[in-house]
Amino acid sequence: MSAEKSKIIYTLTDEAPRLATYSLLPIVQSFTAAAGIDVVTSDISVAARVLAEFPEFLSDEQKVPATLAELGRLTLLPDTNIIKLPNISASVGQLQACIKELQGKGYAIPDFPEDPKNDEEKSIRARYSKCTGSAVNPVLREGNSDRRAPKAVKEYARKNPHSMAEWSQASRSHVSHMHHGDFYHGEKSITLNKARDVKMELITKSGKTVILKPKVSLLDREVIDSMFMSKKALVEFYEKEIEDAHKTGVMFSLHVKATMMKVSHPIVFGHCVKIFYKDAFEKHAKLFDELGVNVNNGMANLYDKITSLPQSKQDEIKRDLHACHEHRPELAMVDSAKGITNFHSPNDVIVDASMPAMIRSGGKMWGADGRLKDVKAVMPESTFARIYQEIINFCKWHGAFDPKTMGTVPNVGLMAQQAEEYGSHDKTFEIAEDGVANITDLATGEVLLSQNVEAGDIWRMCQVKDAAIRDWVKLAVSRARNSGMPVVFWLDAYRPHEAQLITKVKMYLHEHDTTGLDIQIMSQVRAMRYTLERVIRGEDTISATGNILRDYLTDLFPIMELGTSAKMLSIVPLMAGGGMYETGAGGSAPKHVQQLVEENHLRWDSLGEFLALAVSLEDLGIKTGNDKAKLLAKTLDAATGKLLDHNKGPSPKTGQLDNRGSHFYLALYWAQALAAQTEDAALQTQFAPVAKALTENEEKIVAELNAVQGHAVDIGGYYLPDVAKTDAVMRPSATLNAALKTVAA
Ligand SMILES: NC(=O)C1=CN([C@@H]2O[C@H](COP(=O)(O)OP(=O)(O)OC[C@H]3O[C@@H](n4cnc5c(N)ncnc54)[C@H](OP(=O)(O)O)[C@@H]3O)[C@@H](O)[C@H]2O)C=CC1
Ligand SMILES: O=C(O)CCC(=O)C(=O)O
Ligand SMILES: [Mg+2]
Repeated sequence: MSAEKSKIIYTLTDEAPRLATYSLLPIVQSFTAAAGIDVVTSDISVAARVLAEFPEFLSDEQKVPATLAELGRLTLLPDTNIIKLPNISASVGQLQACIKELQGKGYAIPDFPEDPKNDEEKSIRARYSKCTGSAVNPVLREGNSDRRAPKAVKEYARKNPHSMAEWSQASRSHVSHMHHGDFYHGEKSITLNKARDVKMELITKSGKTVILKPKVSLLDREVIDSMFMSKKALVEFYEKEIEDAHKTGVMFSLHVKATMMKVSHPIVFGHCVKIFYKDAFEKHAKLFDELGVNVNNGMANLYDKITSLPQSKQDEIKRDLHACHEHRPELAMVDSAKGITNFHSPNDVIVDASMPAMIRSGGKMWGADGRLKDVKAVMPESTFARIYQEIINFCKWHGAFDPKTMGTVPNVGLMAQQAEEYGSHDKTFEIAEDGVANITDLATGEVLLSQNVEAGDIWRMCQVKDAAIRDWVKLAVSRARNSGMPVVFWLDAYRPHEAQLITKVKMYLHEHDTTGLDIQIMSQVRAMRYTLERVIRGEDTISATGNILRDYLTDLFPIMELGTSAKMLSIVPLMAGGGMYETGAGGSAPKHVQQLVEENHLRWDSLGEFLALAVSLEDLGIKTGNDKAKLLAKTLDAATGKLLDHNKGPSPKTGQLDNRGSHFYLALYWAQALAAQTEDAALQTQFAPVAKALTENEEKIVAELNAVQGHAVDIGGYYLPDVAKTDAVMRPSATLNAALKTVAA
């Protein structure tokens, strides 16, 4: 590939990162052009994905290309270089809001059929389902995951420690999970001895055969699992835990991942809401049924549905719901000022972010009175819930972690090719009738895995490909070698799936020279304890984990160490040879959008984007022999370091430096570094004028950027903001905009 044709794909996503992109991308594009690199965009926002799904409803001018599918295809090519920002994994409620906004803007897309009545509605719903939940990441993640805090970032956190609330040994906070009947307890797992096509079928007690999934093509040596969550056991568990919280006077909170686990977790969430408000749900069962109330989408759905009823009936329902609170525990709040509880929407409390936030707050969450309180954190699936109990135990005993001295815990995660639970959505089913759930070889009729299930149980099949496991082990070894840190594989020999992985890990470790490396395998609970004992002694430990723990740990440790996972470097070396550079490990920060719209202050920290861009440029430089790209990467890293040293990250407070101001400083320091270097005279000449203009106008630019704050602004939409309006809001400094144009061609 010639230097002229070099391309980096920068994704356009949603919410805060999308807004930040309006300000950052013009800076990036003007700098990278100097090295012959085109930074092109790819819109994978919810709105773009919805529009791409329904071209026949749109005029020619309104049609948009299927960018996500195209990007997915590119991940399979060796030259691909993608910078992927976090995007919304939409709940049904968010999808409906997005549809409404698009319809209001003249896009005649169909309504979302909540309760599809005919084939056409069923097909529309199925198409919309492709846009809900975690629809983007699994398509793009054709590689395993390497997430870590770069040295400069860790040093910054040590020098500028974020606040950590104290832990008391008397804290009553704890984790509650199921002890039987959940996915962990009945799991079965095998490694295939040849490639096979299988089907997933239910043989009902009444003798019917229901094909749930007609065909899944499996590769030789692939690991597959069959597991189910018993509805009966789940409901009993909720009854017991709600009662326990009420009796012992501790606040109740539910932590699931309804975004990523888009089929199973909304169901798990819905059962909890129905048990909590059991009396009201029993009394109004028929009416709720007629109205199509579905609290798998949260209490917001119920409140929305009852608005069609006469006022007196609405009041009666609300009274009955309130009455339930008398014999129920206090509920943790998402927004106590607005009265929004943990049950409002299934994606308000997302376990990977919510549990670290709780642990950072000394094991507390917000109560209805706006106070922080101890809490029973309910996570029905026991498979990974135990790691949180272990860290809570540790904090009760040792106190809060100290960001000034604690070690770091990078992660190497098994993620490629839709590994494990995070790739199971199309193979997850709510069972309609009691029976036997089989995974059966299509050619031979041989039943590979079989489970006895009952109506209401959630049954799923997970897969992980041998090539993905082999690549994961290789990545762990190379990270151990390059960092000098020990690696712990968090694998539980008592769990059938992980027992299969242990065999493979041991086998693939033999393919590498591991002399002098410290590589161990431990169950999750032991691994957590071992890692934490090292963490408090300032020692570093790489966690090598499966896909869910990759997600959980890469929020948990960064939030303890750095105050946020936004400051992580997140690399996905694509198995086909390309690279995807994710930014941070956190979400799309809906609260930040609210602050921008109300006060014109964006507190999103784009550090993750800066870090990702530097590795993306470096990789491109190496692969295409483009020395200018390498120099851009080196100077960008220097600029990021300087930005941290000078504390030019965004402040959360309106009126102070925000995301836009932080981008200005990046541009200033980057231009100065390029103008000062002597490796490439042409680049030096090109950047001298912009470095001068930015340096001379520092005060003026910062004043222009801060002066606009404090008032509400209109960006013309939430899911599809107006480009011109948002551009004006996000680029308010005429002096900065003019200076950027001085990068000589
Ligand atoms: N890779 C991806 O595409 C990911 C997408 N998501 C999606 O994002 C949405 C929201 O997820 P949720 O888990 O609630 O997380 P949030 O986006 O709400 O993040 C949690 C909190 O972390 C802080 N934070 C995260 N990133 C930054 C940043 N760059 N700069 C400053 N602060 C930051 C903010 O704290 P504060 O409010 O105190 O400033 C924020 O409220 C969901 O739709 C989820 O699916 C989630 C994770 C990864
Ligand atoms: O895709 C998603 O919904 C979120 C992914 C996530 O949380 C992560 O990868 O850390
Ligand atoms: Mg996550």
